[in-house]
Amino acid sequence: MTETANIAVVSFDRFVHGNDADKRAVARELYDAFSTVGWVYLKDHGIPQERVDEIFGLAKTFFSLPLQQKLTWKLSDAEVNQGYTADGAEANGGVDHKECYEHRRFANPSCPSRSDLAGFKPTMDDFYSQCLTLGLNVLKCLAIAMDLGDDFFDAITTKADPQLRLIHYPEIEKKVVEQQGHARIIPHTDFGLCTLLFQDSVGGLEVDPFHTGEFKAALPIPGTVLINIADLMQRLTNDRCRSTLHRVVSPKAAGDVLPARFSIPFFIHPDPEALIDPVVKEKDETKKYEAVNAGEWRRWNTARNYQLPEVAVGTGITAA
Ligand SMILES: O=C(O)CCC(=O)C(=O)O
Ligand SMILES: [Fe+2]
Repeated sequence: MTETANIAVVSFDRFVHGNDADKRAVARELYDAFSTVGWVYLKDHGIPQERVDEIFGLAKTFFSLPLQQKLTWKLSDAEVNQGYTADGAEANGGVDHKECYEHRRFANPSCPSRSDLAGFKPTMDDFYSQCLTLGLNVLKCLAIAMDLGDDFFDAITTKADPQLRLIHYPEIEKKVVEQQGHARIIPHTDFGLCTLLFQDSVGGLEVDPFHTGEFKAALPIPGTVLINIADLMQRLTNDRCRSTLHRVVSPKAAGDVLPARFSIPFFIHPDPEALIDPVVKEKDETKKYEAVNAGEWRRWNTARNYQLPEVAVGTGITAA
């Protein structure tokens, strides 16, 4: 039996409704989690469960459309990074068994129209803004906890265009997903600032906080959203906050077939022109990373994940 990861459950209520001291206390709890395991379960986060359930329902409806129709919304440009990705098309050193749809803030050229799927776009847009508000508040917590000035992240997120992703891991035989090099999603770190992650009740998400190969289960906890630090935040905080490996594998359930699983990550990225330069706070502290341009970083990592042509061009950035 896979051990359960030691991830704190933090209530966000005191941040949203509390006074300055309450806000500081929540910020501290988040920082403690982000600087150790790199993950936290947030409850009382302000996005109603009915809304989250509605988005899971929408994902189910979208992915049950015929493949040929879903391919009319195919994601094909790393710069736009929006639309549908079929099972097997996103891989980075292994084989994932999943299909995805990405939704963005400003432009969604590859999105089902009202006649394709009534209510899809407005509901996704609305959920997107709720996730953005929550995500920016989480960034504010980090700014507070690290004494960067409460508005530190505001300056680099004025045009932030995160990626709201719907993921469907189809029902699959365990022996397929348990082959060497295969997973529902292979071990990786996320590459933006941080990620909000809603998961259904199926399970299978595992994290490896110390990159020792000892993956531990991040079990679904109803009513919470998981938040994890991603590579750009690790760079920006000069390794104070930790971007940790995670994957989705077979949950230890009985039977030969894994049930379908759905999850909804929201990947937060800074403005494309932002320069992400490590913050040093101690007298003799040295920067562990070179400054990188956030837009180039995102394009390069996206192209690499999808093996799109942009990767051939390269940017000189090496992966964290
Ligand atoms: O499905 C999950 O629980 C994790 C998804 C994930 O890690 C990702 O899309 O980067
Ligand atoms: Fe991830």
